[in-house]
Amino acid sequence: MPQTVKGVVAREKGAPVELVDIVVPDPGPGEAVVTVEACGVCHTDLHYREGGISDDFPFLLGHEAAGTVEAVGEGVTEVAPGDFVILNWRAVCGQCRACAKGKPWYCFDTHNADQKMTLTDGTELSPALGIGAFAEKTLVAAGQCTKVDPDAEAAAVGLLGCGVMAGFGAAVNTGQVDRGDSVAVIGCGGVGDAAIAGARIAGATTIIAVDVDDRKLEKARELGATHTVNSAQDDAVEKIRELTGGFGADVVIDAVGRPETYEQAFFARDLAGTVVLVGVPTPEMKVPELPLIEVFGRGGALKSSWYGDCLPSRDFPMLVDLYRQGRFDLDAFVTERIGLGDVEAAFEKMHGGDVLRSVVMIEGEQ
Ligand SMILES: NC(=O)c1ccc[n+]([C@@H]2O[C@H](COP(=O)([O-])OP(=O)(O)OC[C@H]3O[C@@H](n4cnc5c(N)ncnc54)[C@H](O)[C@@H]3O)[C@@H](O)[C@H]2O)c1
Ligand SMILES: [Zn+2]
Ligand SMILES: [Zn+2]
Repeated sequence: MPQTVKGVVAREKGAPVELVDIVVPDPGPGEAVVTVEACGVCHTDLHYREGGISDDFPFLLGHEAAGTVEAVGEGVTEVAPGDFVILNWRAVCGQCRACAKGKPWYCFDTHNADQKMTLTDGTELSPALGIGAFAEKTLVAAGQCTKVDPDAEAAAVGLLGCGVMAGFGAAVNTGQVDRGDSVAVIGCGGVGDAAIAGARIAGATTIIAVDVDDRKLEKARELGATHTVNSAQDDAVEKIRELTGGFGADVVIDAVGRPETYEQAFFARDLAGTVVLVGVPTPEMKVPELPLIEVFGRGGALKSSWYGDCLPSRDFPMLVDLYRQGRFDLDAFVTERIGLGDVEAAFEKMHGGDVLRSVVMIEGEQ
């Protein structure tokens, strides 16, 4: 029987989100219905509501979530009812050119649930990033669920489903930060701070946090930054060079995604160093005019990182273990716990830089 539950919907571009009744179908073949326990509020949800990602309104928002599998459809082997899971953006196919090359995070044939969740009048909903978890229950492809330790705190580990994984993976998977490396991270929001934590866990000894907001720099220290630079006051490139013996950092991560931060990252890296772009630029932004001789002369690598080059089945349980062992302070990312009715207020706080993450705790009649 399809179930009617509460969900947070963006009906039209720029309009405040609404908490409404939505209809969640029974899981079909390859699908799972998940009872959501916690879901972080990410910048991308705000992008959706502003029409910056697609025009497929109405959207069911929310995509950094953990919960319990309630029911699975025919042929599902990945998870079973009762499993505690973290949701990821897309199930990979395992067969395409990228999957065959051992890089499934670039899979060409990812999928989400085939059936649609709807409003009570039958209007189909577009779930944010294929998830839609600001809701008491959601329908996903079973391959989007990764089973993890059920004792882990849902509010914290749900964050692994997007921003924290993206930042951690940008440092560890894409940037390949190594023991003794120097690392600079430009932009210390949820993504940048996770990159800082990743760099620390990978053994970097100099970790420079760069931001324009002192509150963010303070928080970055808690997560492992050894030095901070306020780039509204000081020249970030000069400071990073100064702090790395005049050379620049082995790995520089741009977690803002603007031409000026990319340029800083480019010039702040050491010879043979790596630049990782993880902040998402807008379509009209251009690469700054970087002298080609510098690209050649500095060697190294200019990379971008999508979802932290993660493989959820490998990375989510590993990160939950690090969290449970007290080696990765995921709780530090949770600024506040809120209800399903508070998402709009959380967007405002995010905009003002007041929170790292607000996390919606879902209590419904479960
Ligand atoms: N690549 C991916 O897979 C992926 C996944 C999730 C998010 N993202 C992107 O990562 C970026 C960061 O996301 P977030 O959730 O951490 O955002 P956020 O808003 O929480 O943090 C951004 C931080 O950058 C700082 N900042 C802004 N302009 C700056 C500048 N010129 N120089 C230095 N610091 C500056 C802000 O003060 C803030 O602390 C966004 O572009 C987001 O879309 C990418
Ligand atoms: Zn594939
Ligand atoms: Zn996100």
